[in-house]
Amino acid sequence: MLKASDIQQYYGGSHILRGVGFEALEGEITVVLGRNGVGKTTLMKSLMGVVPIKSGELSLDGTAITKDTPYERVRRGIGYVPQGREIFGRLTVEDNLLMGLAYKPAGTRIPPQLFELFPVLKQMLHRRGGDLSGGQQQQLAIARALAAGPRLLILDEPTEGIQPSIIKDIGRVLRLLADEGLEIDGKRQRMAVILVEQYYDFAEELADQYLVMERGQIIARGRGSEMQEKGIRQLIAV
Ligand SMILES: Nc1ncnc2c1ncn2[C@@H]1O[C@H](COP(=O)(O)OP(=O)(O)OP(=O)(O)O)[C@@H](O)[C@H]1O
Repeated sequence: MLKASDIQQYYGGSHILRGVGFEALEGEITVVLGRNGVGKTTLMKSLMGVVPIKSGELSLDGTAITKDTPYERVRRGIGYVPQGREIFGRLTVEDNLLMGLAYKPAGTRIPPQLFELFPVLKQMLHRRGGDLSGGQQQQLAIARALAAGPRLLILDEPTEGIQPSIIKDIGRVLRLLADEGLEIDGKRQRMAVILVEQYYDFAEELADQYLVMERGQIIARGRGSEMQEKGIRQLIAV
């Protein structure tokens, strides 16, 4: 699905990503772990094109997207849930969701399954985004990214500051998206999910594949089922 090869990224003179390469597959959750400041968010912004990469290659289903703008990447089927959610606090829940459909033809409907996955959004449809709790806002940010029916969903620390019951709900939704996909106009396609996560237990539970970053590089990788025996919890412990 998404392939990144030898990604190099700088902020001014600081070399932030140093030759990052990996592949995220359809039907799988790829978890990106690492301590604060190792470059996880920068990598996600680079995948989205929010910060253009200095060198390296990115492709989606074999098509190069390295030079695409963020908008073009969304059109190609990448959904992005940024760190800190970034919902529109003064817009209603419904308008936030419609923002996720901005590039679709006028009249495109919000996929009804989103309200099954996140029932609270239906109850709060006409409330302002800013009136929602942090956990509800996170669900809104995920639903907004899903509204256009992406094939790849990127989430940057969705559990940050969220209560445990909502974390569980989000975990269930991510598993379902990878295993079955979201139904849009009667069709489904399993998704690739890339999840940046500091909450180790949540990461281990969901990971099909894991990547551990340190100082802008991937220093460990493997199958999610092997995280325990490989001592990944200890590797990322502060
Ligand atoms: N806009 C920026 N300009 C300059 N340096 C930056 C910028 N954003 C991040 N950095 C630096 O780049 C490095 C990587 O930051 P990044 O946010 O990607 O790490 P992270 O692993 O996502 O950390 P966290 O878990 O705290 O979000 C850090 O040293 C950070 O201080």
